[in-house]
Amino acid sequence: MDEFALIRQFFRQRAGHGAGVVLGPGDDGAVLAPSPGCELVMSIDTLISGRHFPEDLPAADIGWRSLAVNLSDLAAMGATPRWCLLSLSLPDASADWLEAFCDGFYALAEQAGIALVGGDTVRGPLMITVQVTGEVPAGRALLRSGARPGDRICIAGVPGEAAAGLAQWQAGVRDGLLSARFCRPQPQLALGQKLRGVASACIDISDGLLADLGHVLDESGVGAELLLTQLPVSDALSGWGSEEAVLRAQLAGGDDYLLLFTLLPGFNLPRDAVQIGRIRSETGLAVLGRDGMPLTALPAGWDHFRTP
Ligand SMILES: Nc1ncnc2c1ncn2[C@@H]1O[C@H](COP(=O)(O)OP(=O)(O)OP(=O)(O)O)[C@@H](O)[C@H]1O
Ligand SMILES: Cc1ncc(C[n+]2csc(CCOP(=O)(O)O)c2C)c(N)n1
Ligand SMILES: [Mg+2]
Repeated sequence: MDEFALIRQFFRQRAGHGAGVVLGPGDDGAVLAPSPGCELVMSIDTLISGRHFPEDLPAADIGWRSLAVNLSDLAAMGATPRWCLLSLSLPDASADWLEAFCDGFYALAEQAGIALVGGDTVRGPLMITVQVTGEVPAGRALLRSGARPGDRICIAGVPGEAAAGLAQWQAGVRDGLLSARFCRPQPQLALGQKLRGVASACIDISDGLLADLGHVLDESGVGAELLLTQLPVSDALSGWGSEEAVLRAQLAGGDDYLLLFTLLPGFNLPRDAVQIGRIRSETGLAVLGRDGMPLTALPAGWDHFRTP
């Protein structure tokens, strides 16, 4: 299949429809009509085979994941997904691989109501970049910088399950809840939109709970106290590894794509959310163990350029 047949078959016929799409794939650029009274939220993420997902991950999961991690950034901003661009670097033009990739990608795109409006396709090592655009009512985006002393720190979901799922995958266990958490992250879009005007700050967990909470604290100029006893855990996660491995996955595993947010005073916790700590004015992050004493060594999150 040549480059233009590939684009026609997989990306022109199936893409491009949706609200505000004046012109989709096929020209030098897409033409889009933003909704009146809204601001645009844009984000981009690259996924590299072997670095962001195992080389033997099925193409349908790669398609889902590439969009999911991007939608999660829109969720963290409280945005409604609208349009996306897809840049694909492929080692070869396998119709079977592309069919499966598109199944995963378009399944989530339909679920989230986002239209693919353009992209780029080149030959090279397997690498996928997705750029997403969403909308928020003007001035209502959720930021990392709004956390204030006394705010409750909350999460809805079990951090660590995705990292445990990846470890299981790499050990050859490829079914079950943990593996699904890694292969098919569910961006918390509805929660993000519900948090507008309710959360003082929000971020999605990609690098690890502590690392991403650290970004909120830095941007807000505050500190925090986390209570280990309040951290959500599931039977699947606690049955997966030693207590130490589970704790490391919960605090620093990454790949969770769960929203971590701080609640404004006076608001109830959203359904399914739990409080795991509190913002304080004293800078730094204290993680209190079962005995109420701060842990002395905290695991670091994902860093592409950390030197060992
Ligand atoms: N090359 C770059 N040029 C401009 N801005 C960048 C660049 N790389 C990162 N940034 C910005 O730095 C901030 C943090 O980027 P990062 O990729 O760590 O995002 P994240 O949401 O924390 O994590 P994830 O990529 O997993 O979603 C974002 O606002 C991003 O737009
Ligand atoms: C094969 C494989 N090995 C390790 C990991 C873990 N990992 C890679 S990048 C990243 C942070 C988010 O990426 P970014 O900051 O680029 O958005 C994490 C937690 C993985 N997902 N797949
Ligand atoms: Mg993010």
